[in-house]
Amino acid sequence: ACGQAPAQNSDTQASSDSAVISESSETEPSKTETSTPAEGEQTESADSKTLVVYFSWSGNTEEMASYIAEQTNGDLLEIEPETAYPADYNETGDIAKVERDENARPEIANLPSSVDEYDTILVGYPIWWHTAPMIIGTFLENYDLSGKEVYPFTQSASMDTEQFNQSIEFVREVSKGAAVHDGLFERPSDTGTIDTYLSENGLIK
Ligand SMILES: Cc1cc2nc3c(=O)[nH]c(=O)nc-3n(C[C@H](O)[C@H](O)[C@H](O)COP(=O)(O)O)c2cc1C
Repeated sequence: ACGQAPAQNSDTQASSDSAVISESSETEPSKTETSTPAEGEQTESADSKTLVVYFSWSGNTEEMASYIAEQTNGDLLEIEPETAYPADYNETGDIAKVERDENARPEIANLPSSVDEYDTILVGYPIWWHTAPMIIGTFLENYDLSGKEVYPFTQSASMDTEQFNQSIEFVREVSKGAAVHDGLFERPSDTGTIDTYLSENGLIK
């Protein structure tokens, strides 16, 4: 049952009124840091590796992802769209709305050939049009995620819980075989809550 545009469609959002981009930085060419695992140690089950993969248009999810990657000692990967979204908010809004309505899967420029080495995947995104950006579907659907633990994290302008829940449903639909855990919905600056979430889920290294 690969979805449909989300059931609840109050399309009054983004482009015009609300949906304020919170203050933070412009998208800067992002650092895709990769932490190097300690050499030697790669006994099959011993080291469970963590991937922190995210998409961010205006930098808020990026801030959260960087923090989470530090705390979890995870490898950090930014999803880069094949076709970059415009710098203009309304233009991006229009494109994103069509993508959501069509349940599109926008192409990714830097899709890893495999995520086999990771047991745990934290996936971060902003809420776009009441759900996750469709490019998150492109990433997650590209792999067989059997046996993997997926932890979504997100934030938005409104911090509306229904939109968050809808995004989690989307992540569940596109994560084939994975256990998708309850996600984290928090502002990037609230590191206390982020820490609590990570430690409650045994993700802090
Ligand atoms: C295309 C687009 C659609 C958005 N739709 C929503 C929305 O439905 N609900 C909401 O609360 N915020 C919405 N926002 C605001 C973003 O969720 C918010 O600015 C978020 O902090 C952006 O994260 P980022 O900096 O990682 O891109 C939207 C923003 C954009 C660009």
